[in-house]
Amino acid sequence: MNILDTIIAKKKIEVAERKRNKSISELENGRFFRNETLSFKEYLLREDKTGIIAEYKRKSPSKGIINDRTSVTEVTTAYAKYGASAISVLTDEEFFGGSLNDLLESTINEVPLLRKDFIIDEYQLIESKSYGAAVILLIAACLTKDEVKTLASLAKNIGLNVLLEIHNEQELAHICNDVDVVGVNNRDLKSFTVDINRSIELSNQIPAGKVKISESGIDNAESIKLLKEHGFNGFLIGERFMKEEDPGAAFQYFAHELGSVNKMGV
Ligand SMILES: O=P(O)(O)OC[C@@H](O)[C@@H](O)c1c[nH]c2ccccc12
Repeated sequence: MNILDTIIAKKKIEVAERKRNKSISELENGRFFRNETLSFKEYLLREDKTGIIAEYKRKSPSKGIINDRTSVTEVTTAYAKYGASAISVLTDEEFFGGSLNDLLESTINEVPLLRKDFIIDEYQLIESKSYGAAVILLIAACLTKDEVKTLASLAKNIGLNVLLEIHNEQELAHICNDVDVVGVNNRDLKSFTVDINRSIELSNQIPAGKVKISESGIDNAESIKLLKEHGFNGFLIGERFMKEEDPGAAFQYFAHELGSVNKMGV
């Protein structure tokens, strides 16, 4: 069993337990369930933002503990303040040290919130909306084409934006109408190898009309410049900021550097 199989096996048990603890109607009465959602696409394309989807991630199966000493509110507030186009919050507890409470605490920010988890069940969509997410992630590597279609359609019905993550050519077939944004994960979730060229290789094969983002292993402004040249509008970055003592300050510095690199190109 690879790590992705292990996570999914565990997730099935977790979702069954959550269903027992909180009913769908309780979730539908949640604070954010009927709120209007910010448009992920629109925020990614905004000129006054950096294009960065800044991630709050305490630990991961590939890196172990990255940073478990920060406040989610402080870090995400700095991300939003210094130009993040969106904020990604890991909510998986066991493997990434996150929680739905982290998502709730991030809702003070006026940017789309991505609930980063392993979604396998409709229940998790309702939960995401109820806890303030604007965007949910569907990972092609752990869902069939039909599952992506069904989950994406249900997500859109309750006003969520859909990000579909792919990693290879075969997974391009999972892209469907209800997917708003396609993300290429540069990290292989089964082996943990990271290669930014993954994004570049797949970029032309993603249907026109879908906003493209590149995910994982991005740690410098030059890579972002290169990815932009290949048509990417968003850049999902976690570890580069979280590994620093003050991830918010690291983001601020990075955004500043990105501004200089962009100007040099003109
Ligand atoms: O920390 P990095 O290398 O900058 O990567 C961030 C993000 O792309 C990564 O956390 C991620 C991408 N897809 C995922 C799916 C599940 C969990 C985590 C992820």
